[in-house]
Amino acid sequence: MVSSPLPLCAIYGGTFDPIHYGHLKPVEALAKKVALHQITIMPNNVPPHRPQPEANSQQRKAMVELAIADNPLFRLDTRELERSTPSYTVETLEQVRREQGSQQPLAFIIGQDSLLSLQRWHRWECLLDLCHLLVCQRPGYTVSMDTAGQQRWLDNHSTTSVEELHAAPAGKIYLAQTPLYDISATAIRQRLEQNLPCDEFVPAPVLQFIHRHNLYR
Ligand SMILES: Nc1ncnc2c1ncn2[C@@H]1O[C@H](COP(=O)(O)OP(=O)(O)OP(=O)(O)O)[C@@H](O)[C@H]1O
Ligand SMILES: O=C(O)c1ccc[n+]([C@@H]2O[C@H](COP(=O)([O-])O)[C@@H](O)[C@H]2O)c1
Repeated sequence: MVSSPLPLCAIYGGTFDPIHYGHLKPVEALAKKVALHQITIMPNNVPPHRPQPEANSQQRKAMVELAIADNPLFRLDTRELERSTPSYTVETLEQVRREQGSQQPLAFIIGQDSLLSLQRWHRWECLLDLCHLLVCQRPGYTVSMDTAGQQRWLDNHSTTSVEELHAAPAGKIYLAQTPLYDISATAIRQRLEQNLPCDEFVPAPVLQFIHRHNLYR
């Protein structure tokens, strides 16, 4: 049992075009593993390193709301959707820190694919001053970094201790053993375009929304 005066909360950023079980299931397992108090899902508006999403921001927000409606572990934060500038994570975390103060233990959740490209993020060196990184496994992505320098950075900041995540406000990287879901939003969009079923990949209310709004056709 982990007890700390301030609970460990996490932000889960993404494009969520659309949100799927590959987003939800691994982080539910992660929350149990590291005793997360709450996960804040934060859809971006202008993803920094990829084309604009197909669904607009209101539609992606609505799909997240439907996906998390029955699960109090999750809440939605729309601050990035309300910004028209690129959704740089470091700027979002700086804003959150201004609100929450410097002592609140705070984590940002990413998949393994995002960890591998993290050193191309805007002001990536500042991220661990602001948060811990919790990394979920993702099929097809290795757990080793591309270069020796990147691997050193990862090794220097890695922890396997849940207590350390709760004891410090930021600064650690935790590679979590989470269940593997071989799902991507890209594959789901392609399946929908081809009229293939997606029931096993997307929560039913989200799928109903997609069909009702004729998305990804
Ligand atoms: N199947 C999955 N397993 C683990 N992590 C995932 C999975 N799908 C997405 N993620 C993580 O969720 C976050 C948001 O991802 P994103 O919204 O871009 O989904 P995606 O399925 O990768 O989308 P796309 O196929 O459009 O690139 C990222 O950190 C990503 O690594
Ligand atoms: O800050 C950056 O430069 C940056 C670059 C790439 C991705 N991100 C964030 O990482 C999260 C996952 O991104 P994506 O593209 O996989 O949906 C999402 O919150 C993005 O805004 C952030």
